[in-house]
Amino acid sequence: NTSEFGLFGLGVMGKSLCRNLANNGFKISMFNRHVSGIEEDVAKNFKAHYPELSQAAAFDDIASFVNSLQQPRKIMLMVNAGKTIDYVIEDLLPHLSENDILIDGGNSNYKKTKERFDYLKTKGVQFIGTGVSGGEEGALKGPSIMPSGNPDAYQKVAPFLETIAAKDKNNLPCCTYVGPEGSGHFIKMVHNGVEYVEMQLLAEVATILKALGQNPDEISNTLETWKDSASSYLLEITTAIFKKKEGDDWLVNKILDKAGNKGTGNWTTIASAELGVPSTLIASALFSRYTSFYKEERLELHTHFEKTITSQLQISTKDVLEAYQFARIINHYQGFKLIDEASNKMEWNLNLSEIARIWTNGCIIRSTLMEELVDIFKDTTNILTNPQLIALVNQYKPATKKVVSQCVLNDITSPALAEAIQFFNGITTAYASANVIQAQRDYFGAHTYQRLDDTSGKSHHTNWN
Ligand SMILES: O=C(O)[C@H](O)[C@@H](O)[C@H](O)[C@H](O)COP(=O)(O)O
Repeated sequence: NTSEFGLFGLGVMGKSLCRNLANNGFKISMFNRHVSGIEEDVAKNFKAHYPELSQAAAFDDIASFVNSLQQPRKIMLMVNAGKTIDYVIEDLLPHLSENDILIDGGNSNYKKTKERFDYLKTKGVQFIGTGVSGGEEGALKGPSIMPSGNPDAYQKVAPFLETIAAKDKNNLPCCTYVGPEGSGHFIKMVHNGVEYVEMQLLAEVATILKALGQNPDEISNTLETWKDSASSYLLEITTAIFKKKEGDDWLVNKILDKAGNKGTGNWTTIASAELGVPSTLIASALFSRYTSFYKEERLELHTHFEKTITSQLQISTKDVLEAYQFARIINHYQGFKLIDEASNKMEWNLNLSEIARIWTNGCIIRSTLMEELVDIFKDTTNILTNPQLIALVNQYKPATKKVVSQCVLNDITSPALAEAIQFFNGITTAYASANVIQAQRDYFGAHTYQRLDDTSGKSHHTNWN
């Protein structure tokens, strides 16, 4: 047993992580199940395909895979989230020893991670649930890694995870011990929620630029000019996407407008509702994907309800940039608010600045805004109290209102941009309309209300009839 680290599951991410580990000089063992006619000799063929894997050991038998590892064994599971993890854990358990460490690097639900952590503890096995972000390329060249669980167990796997992780601007690993239980998977889930919104905002921006008469090349050129003030990985790939041609036509024009999802945006919205946190942009982005799925119904309803022919949108591309920037700040405000609230409610004591730091490189939502948030979170947990961002939000707000109202007037769908200004108006309103809700609840259900002129906080009830 000479291997230092084991990688279980050679899908897209698993393969990239193996090559990354090997490129960093680690002696690894790789395992992929054997399914006749479907998955045969996957590990062996993969090993043969890449020179950097010449020292790696390849297995499709669990016992020999486990026995090839130095103890305490460190095994990273890169299999589909869900029941598969539990089956794999049950397959591995008979071969594991006290203090061996299993790392779940998939997009698992944070509640399940806590259950597995507690279950494996009864078996003397350490469980680390970790978010891994960056896709196929990120996993190969350096992902952002978000591990949680037992801090001592983390110390044993840190040399591997921190070495293969992306590096921030100070050359520190974009990998840190996030906190207890499923906190690593929780922040990865929220990362994906923020990702959904960033993607939705860019899709809405492209729709507006199209309504301004720009073809995909011109949209790409416009986005290209934004990289100085709004640089991000998603802006970069969207700029490239609008350039991509297939024959004379642009590929993006050939893609069916039905957005898929694998569940993390859904979980983030559920967690927000459960924790009482208004992640309205994440919910909006998720529901925009769901709405897109009603393609047939949209085609039919489109025939019943004509759209206003966009004549002259009274906005400039600079207005669109400012509205995009405004909404991005609100998106990050909501994402980190959810993490902060979860940390308080579940006593995880999460470090928002450190989380922003490991998201400055390797992950899908890496951006210059994220780099600024690293310092901003050193002083506050609420980015809308930061003078620099307050100034930017006030600067961008007029253009945002103009863009959103012009979209409404011209029947251009921009739910995330609209939700950004609606939420902002709500969270910055000192005296909101919720007093009416309280009166209605007390009227029909005697649910009581508190009074502005009674600072005791006592509940009051009125016989409204
Ligand atoms: O951080 C990442 O590397 C990505 O977020 C990754 O986790 C995956 O691509 C998403 O899960 C896609 O999510 P949807 O399929 O829900 O869009």
